[in-house]
Parts: sequence; C-alpha cells; structure tokens
Amino acid sequence: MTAAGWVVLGAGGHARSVVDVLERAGHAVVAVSGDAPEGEPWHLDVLADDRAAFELISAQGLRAAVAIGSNAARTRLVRELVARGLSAPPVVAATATVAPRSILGDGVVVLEHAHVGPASRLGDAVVVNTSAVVEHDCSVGVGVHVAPGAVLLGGASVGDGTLVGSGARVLPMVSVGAGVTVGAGAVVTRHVADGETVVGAPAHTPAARDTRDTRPPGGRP
Ligand SMILES: CC(=O)SCCNC(=O)CCNC(=O)[C@H](O)C(C)(C)COP(=O)(O)OP(=O)(O)OC[C@H]1O[C@@H](n2cnc3c(N)ncnc32)[C@H](O)[C@@H]1OP(=O)(O)O
Repeated sequence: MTAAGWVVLGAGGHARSVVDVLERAGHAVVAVSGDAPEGEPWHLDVLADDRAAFELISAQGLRAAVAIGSNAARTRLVRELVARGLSAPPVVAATATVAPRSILGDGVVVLEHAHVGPASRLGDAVVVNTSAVVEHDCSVGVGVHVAPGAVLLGGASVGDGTLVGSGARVLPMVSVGAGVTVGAGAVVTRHVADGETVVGAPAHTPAARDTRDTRPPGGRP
C-alpha cells in the first residue's frame, strides 16, 4: 500500500474494521460513504452515497476500499470502480500475512491477524476477515467472505459469492460451490453444491424447521 489517501465505501460495522486496518497501517482515510448505523459516531466525513465517493476519488486521485458486508453489493461496487478506471487495490492489515506467491484481486480486504498462503488465488472483492486463514493452493471466488476465524485448508476451493461463516473449516481439497452459506463453526468434509446452506460437523443441510402452529386453540402452549 502507498501513502495515497483512501475513501472507504460503506459506513457500517465492516467499514469500521477496514478504516481501522488502514489507519493502523499509517494511511490517511479521507471519508466513508453511505448510511451510518446508530451508535458510535464516525470520526471521519460521511459522504451521502457512493456517487459522492466516486466523485471525490476521481477529483483527488484517491484510492477506494469497498467495505460492505453484502457479498453481492460489495462485488458490484468493486466492479463499478474498476470499470470507471478508479483504483481499488487490495487492503492488507499490518498484522496479516500474505504470501508473496498468492494472487489478490481488486478490492480484496485481508483484516488483522489473517493469513493467505502461497499459491492461493483470491478473486475480486474477497474479504478474509479477522484471524481467518486461507491456506496454500486455495482458490477463492469473486465476492467470497471468509468470516472471522474461518479456515480454508490446503487446496480448498470456494465459489463466487459464498459466505464461509465464522470459525468454519473447509477440509483440504474440498470444493464449496458458488452462493453457498457455510454456517458458523461448520466442518465441511465434502463438496457442497451451489446455493446450499450447510451447518454442523460434518457439515450438512439444516433440517427443515417445523413451522406448524402446535398451540392448542385459544390456549397458551
Ligand atoms: C465481523 C462479523 O461479524 S462477520 C459475520 C459472519 N457471519 C457469520 O459467521 C454467521 C454465519 N451464519 C450462520 O451460521 C447462520 O446461523 C446460518 C446462516 C447458518 C443460518 O441462519 P438462518 O437461516 O437465519 O437459520 P436459523 O437461525 O433460523 O437456524 C435454522 C436452524 O439451523 C440451526 N443453526 C443455525 N446456525 C447454525 C450453525 N452455525 N451451526 C449449527 N446449527 C445452526 C438453528 O439452530 C436452527 O435449528 P432448529 O430449526 O433445529 O432450531
């Protein structure tokens, strides 16, 4: 990363983490953009929306980091930045370790204490969240979120837009499809098809919840 200033697109919880990472690494963050949730006020200018952010980035030659939790929205914004010829380089926390022989796409964010191993490829808009690990030889699709403490073991692959929940593990060489949700703490031992949700150890499809109303008529359960 260079000394150029940054604008962070997003103003929610994930944006707080990304701003923190940039500032700890000694970078100037000029502003965030979007709807800030209630709570601790921002110490930075909050731009009304992404258009205002694009204009500021263009006018001042700043760098952009997209810090939005939704995988689809984050991917869209990174694509738009790149299409406009704006700079969205990877953001890597000072305490993270990223192997020189890994490949990080545009708009990738690697948060504190995370690790990306050698010969791994991360697509655009991937988040490797706090203390998450992407081991060697992994393939991580566009817009994937590897949540805090999750681990992709050697040679694992994850398809576009998938969430690997906090503390989950994907075993070596196992492939997880696109648009999958891997529940927090799951251990993925076998291939997961596109669009599935899996939980538990070994990871499985959660049982359909019984939504029938079993209360006696007119009475409390
Ligand atoms: C910085 C940050 O905070 S990044 C945040 C990253 N986010 C995460 O890691 C969260 C990942 N999300 C989860 O684990 C969620 O619980 C999901 C997506 C798996 C399921 O969420 P929902 O669709 O809302 O399902 P819901 O909560 O209704 O649970 C459905 C069933 O699965 C069970 N279940 C839900 N999550 C899990 C889990 N992680 N492991 C085991 N069982 C689970 C529930 O107990 C419930 O079982 P029941 O029907 O027998 O009561």
